[in-house]
Amino acid sequence: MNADGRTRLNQTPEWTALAKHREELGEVRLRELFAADPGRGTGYTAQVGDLHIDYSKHLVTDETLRLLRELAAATDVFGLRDAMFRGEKINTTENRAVLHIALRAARDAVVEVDGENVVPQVHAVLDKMAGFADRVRSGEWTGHTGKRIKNVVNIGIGGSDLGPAMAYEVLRAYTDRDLTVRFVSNVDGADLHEATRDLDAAETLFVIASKTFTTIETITNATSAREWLLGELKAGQEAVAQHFVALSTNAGKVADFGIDTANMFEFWDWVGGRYSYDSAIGLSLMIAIGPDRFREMLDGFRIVDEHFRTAPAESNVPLLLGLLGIWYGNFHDAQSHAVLPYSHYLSKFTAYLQQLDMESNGKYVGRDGLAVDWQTGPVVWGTPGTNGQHAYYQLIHQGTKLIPADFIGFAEPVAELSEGLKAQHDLLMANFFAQTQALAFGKTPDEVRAEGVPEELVAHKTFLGNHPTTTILAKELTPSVLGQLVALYEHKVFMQGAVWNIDSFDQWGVELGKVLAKRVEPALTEGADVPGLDASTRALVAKYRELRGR
Ligand SMILES: O=P(O)(O)OC[C@H]1O[C@H](O)[C@H](O)[C@@H](O)[C@@H]1O
Repeated sequence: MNADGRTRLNQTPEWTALAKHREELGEVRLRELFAADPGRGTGYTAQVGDLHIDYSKHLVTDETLRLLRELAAATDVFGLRDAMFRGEKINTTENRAVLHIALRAARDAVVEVDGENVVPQVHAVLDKMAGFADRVRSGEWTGHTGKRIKNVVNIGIGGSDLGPAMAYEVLRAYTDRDLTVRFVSNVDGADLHEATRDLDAAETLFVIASKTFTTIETITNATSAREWLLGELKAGQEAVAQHFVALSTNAGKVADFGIDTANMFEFWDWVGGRYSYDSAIGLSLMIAIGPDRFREMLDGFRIVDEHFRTAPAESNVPLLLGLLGIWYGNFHDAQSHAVLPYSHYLSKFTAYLQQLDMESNGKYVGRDGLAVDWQTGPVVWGTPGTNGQHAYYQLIHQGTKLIPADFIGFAEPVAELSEGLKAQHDLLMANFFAQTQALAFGKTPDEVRAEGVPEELVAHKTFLGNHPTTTILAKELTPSVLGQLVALYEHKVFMQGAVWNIDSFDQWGVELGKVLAKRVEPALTEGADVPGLDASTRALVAKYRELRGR
């Protein structure tokens, strides 16, 4: 029994039925599933917004999907979803509502927290961001010396970096190419150094992004950026206002730093860091792509929000993708999940999803405070697929691990490519389709022999296949499609956390390292005797000091 009185997840009849079904299916072969059902290639598909989803290459039958949906019903996934949309405080360990869906709500929508409609605040900030972005883009907003802003440097980390940095890459073809936009996150001084070394400070705007405005990496980099700027401009504190803006929930800390709170763009404690790039945290992105494109992106998010909120279980795509992950993680012992985009512009997409998924669902304690007895979130990994093919796909094809993967691709290359480069798109996508085919169906020993391969190499050249993949295909990579993709994964992560009975919206696991770093620092700088250092760390600190000649 859970502490909240519910039956333990892995003792529910729905879980037991799935475990039994898994046993009965045994080593079900995709070749057999396709042979038995000629309609599978078109039948096991779904559509949400512009996203065509093919889940035919999964180790599932209609019965598997039915049983998985029963698990979702038994764990009341839709009940928790509705509580989220109603603004209830479902982030129980922090006693907060979870309302990233309000960030993209229509202007006339009503989403209440503690009886107050938050949508007008959301749109007030969006309008303020749009006004500011337009002034920077038009050259009306100038630096301290009167020069036009040509460079935007976003300083933030985690959710205050990964989202806007990812989306900037994704939407590069929609950006103002006369602006240089960079993202600094690492407290390694090399990051800020490389981002600023060729910039004219007089033309540079720093966007300091931090929900709490206490994150040590961000505040350290922001302080160094301020020193650099004032040094370069040979100016005093009065130069800060034209070159620094803040994105935060913490007005007090922003003012303490010396940024005019008139130049602060606000968001709220009901927005989690990893769910925040469609809030004020997206300001650098908005400056790069313009307010209209940013709003198109929000429209895309909203399409999938509405789908998740209203579609029945049978056709609810985030629910389906989440259930497939549960099928492999909990009933096939898969440890990881690969996300493999066939788009250069999505090069940072998987890194973004790592925080979204792993910081949300990397938990072993349930919402009821008890340790779970079942696997929770997977290791999420991957890079653009074409490059991966020449690196780690060997292990996916012929290794000993089951790695379910999402393949994301687009029918059209981006419009601004030359005709010659556009012609390469079919080759890119031929790889995309070929890989999921090879992963699913492999190559039998007889097929290998038929190619005249010598007997001693037949085993080596045999592909067992049966590697499950989801294909996500859209016409083109637009701001709206990006919003749709991100919302799809947000809600997938949500539904999995709901089934596993964990709080997907806190992140206590990152705290210990932060506290220890603060304690260790004086040992490095001053050789202070830090009590409680273990023998290994103490010896490493001594070695570090020796290497630094201290
Ligand atoms: O935006 P900030 O308050 O600076 O937080 C930045 C990041 O740091 C924290 O350590 C959390 O793990 C992340 O969830 C968060 O996105």
